[in-house]
Amino acid sequence: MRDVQVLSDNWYTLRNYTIDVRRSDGAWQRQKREVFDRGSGAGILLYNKKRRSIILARQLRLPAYLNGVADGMMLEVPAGLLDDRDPADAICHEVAEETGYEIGVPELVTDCFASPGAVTERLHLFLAEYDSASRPFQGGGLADEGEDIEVVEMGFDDALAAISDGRIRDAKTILLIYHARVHGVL
Ligand SMILES: Nc1nc2c(ncn2[C@@H]2O[C@H](COP(=O)(O)OP(=O)(O)O[C@H]3O[C@H](CO)[C@@H](O)[C@H](O)[C@@H]3O)[C@@H](O)[C@H]2O)c(=O)[nH]1
Ligand SMILES: [Mg+2]
Repeated sequence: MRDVQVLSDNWYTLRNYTIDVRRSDGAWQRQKREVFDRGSGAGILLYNKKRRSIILARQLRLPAYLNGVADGMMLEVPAGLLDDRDPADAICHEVAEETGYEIGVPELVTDCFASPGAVTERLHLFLAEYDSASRPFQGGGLADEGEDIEVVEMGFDDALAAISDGRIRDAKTILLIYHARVHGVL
């Protein structure tokens, strides 16, 4: 690492790094890379075996709107930033806040990088069963933080079709739905 410059430090942080990289042929090369640090996050597929259904959150996502989604609305698994919390604790909290459901101990599926060329975020992805009777909270997200989340219960076959026809376009959501399919969760 030769140098690091903060380009923007408002809600999250964008830095410009200057690094010396040893290439596969042994030669050194100086590179500059802009990296966006918004912490790490967690997401979860809530599923119900009996109903053969899952729970998704529909909300406005400005980056999706800016890059081709006409109304900017995205259907995603419940997710949130860790804000220094343990990933499993954080996701249980996000599930309650965004969907209103209370869940047991979530099962870790993977810990992956969603956009490793530009963003530091590690995504801790989980599965948990939900029960329609265990919904003690209202869900919908935090209005004073600008969240306005519609909770959507979707049949698993419809969710698979939604990946093919473009109604679901969020990578972590697609990963978790296919994981559930491959491992026969639903
Ligand atoms: N003022 C302000 N608020 C912001 C900004 N960026 C995000 N927020 C607010 O910060 C909160 C973040 O909510 P979370 O539920 O923690 O995160 P998320 O946006 O749902 O999910 C993110 O994390 C996932 C898991 O890591 C990501 O996969 C997903 O893409 C998303 O970025 C939201 O209330 C959002 O409105 C900003 O630039 N300015
Ligand atoms: Mg969220």
